[in-house]
This record gives sequence, C-alpha cells and structure tokens, in this order.
Amino acid sequence: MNRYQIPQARRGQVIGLLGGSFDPAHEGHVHITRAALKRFGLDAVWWLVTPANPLKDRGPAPMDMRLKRARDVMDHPRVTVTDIETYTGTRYTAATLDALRALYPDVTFVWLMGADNLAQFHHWQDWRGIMATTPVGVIARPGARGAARNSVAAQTYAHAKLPARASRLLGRHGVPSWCFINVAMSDASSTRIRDAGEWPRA
Ligand SMILES: Nc1ncnc2c1ncn2[C@@H]1O[C@H](COP(=O)(O)OP(=O)(O)OP(=O)(O)O)[C@@H](O)[C@H]1O
Ligand SMILES: O=C(O)c1ccc[n+]([C@@H]2O[C@H](COP(=O)([O-])O)[C@@H](O)[C@H]2O)c1
Repeated sequence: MNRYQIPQARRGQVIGLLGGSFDPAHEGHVHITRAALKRFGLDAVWWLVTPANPLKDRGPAPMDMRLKRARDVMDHPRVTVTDIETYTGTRYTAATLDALRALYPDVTFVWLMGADNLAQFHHWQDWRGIMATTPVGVIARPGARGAARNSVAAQTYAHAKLPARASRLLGRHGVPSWCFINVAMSDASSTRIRDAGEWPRA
C-alpha cells in the first residue's frame, strides 16, 4: 500500500479537497466528486482520507482498508486518494489547510463537503478561520438541504454566498466565499453500508 502519498500539483491549479472518514467510500462520494470537478471548475480533487474525524467517538476501520476501498471505487484521472493528513499530522481541518498551503504555496484549495456537513460546520475548530482562508463548495445531500440552509454557517456567511450559476468561479473569487450546488442526489452513505454488515465496524 502506498502510504503517505504526496500528490503532485502544478502552479496555479485549483484543487478541491474532499475530506472524509470514507468508512467505507461509496457511490455518493464518487458522484459528488464528479459534480464538484465540473460545477466548481476544479483542475483536480484530492480525497483526504482522515485518520479520524475529531467529532466522532467511534474510530473508523484501519487506514489501509479505507484507502484501498477508496481507490477501488474512485477511478478518475483527475482524482487522487491520499492519506496526507497522516503525513502532516493534522486532525483538524483548519490545521490541515494551513499545512497544505505551506506545502503547495502556488495552489488554490477549495474545501468540499456534503450539505450535512455544512449544518455541523460551526462546531468545527476555527471554522471562521477556514471561511476566511478557503473557498467552500457545498453539494446537495438527501435530507440535508433545510438544515444546511438554516445552519449557523450559512446564515453567518450569507453575504459571501456565490449564486449557483457562478459556481465555476468559486476558486478564483477570493475569500470568504462559498457556493451551494444542487445536483441529482445520491442517498448512498457509509452508515447504511456498515448497518448492512457489508463493512466492518471498528
Ligand atoms: N451521498 C452523498 N451526497 C452528498 N454528500 C455526501 C454523500 N456521501 C458523503 N458525502 C459527503 O462526503 C464527505 C465525506 O463523507 P463520509 O466519508 O463521512 O461519508 P458518509 O456517508 O457521510 O459517512 P457516515 O454515514 O459514516 O457519516 C462529507 O462531506 C459528506 O457530507
Ligand atoms: O476540523 C474539525 O473540527 C472537523 C470536525 C469534523 C469533521 N472534520 C472533517 O470533515 C471531514 C468529513 O468528516 P466525516 O467523518 O464526516 O467524513 C473530514 O475531513 C474531517 O476531518 C473536521
């Protein structure tokens, strides 16, 4: 297994980061990644397979297993699956973003998340710092639209919301900025796969 894979990037690229437990990766992740590449005008997307979500009590399956599954389901020339957060030693997204900007000073990073995560976003460490430094692309998820729209983050940064028709400008627009895109939704979830006994619980 290729551990500590450090992805390549070229000067001036706009790269989307989809952080997740990927416990396991599934069709929903693939679907939003393809949508994000297109709708946010990204040059590439990196899947950041996190060592552990700081807000979850339960530890995920071993990293090697999650990386392998992620690489099996996501096969696209512009998508890289990486455990770079293990390499940077960062657990919180704000710290990960700082570390990545130091490693890739000529790249613009866009943070990607499903609508369910926007509803929780104000509980993340230094979430205002993330908004101040990083454009955020939010992708619709079944059952999460209302909670996302009414979330503390959406309300606080209403002034910084790009209309969906301008989504391709997200990475070049300056900060703070965020954009919500409605896409044909997938109801796939890791919880459902674990509940069906198709993936081990750690
Ligand atoms: N079906 C989906 N539609 C939209 N966004 C999704 C979907 N599945 C996952 N995401 C987003 O992908 C990112 C990583 O998700 P994660 O790995 O936690 O998968 P999950 O299915 O949400 O897992 P779990 O059920 O264990 O919470 C998050 O930003 C999440 O919102
Ligand atoms: O930085 C935080 O406080 C924080 C809190 C919760 C989740 N995150 C990140 O959000 C991403 C999605 O996590 P998850 O477990 O919902 O897939 C993943 O990259 C986590 O590290 C980050």
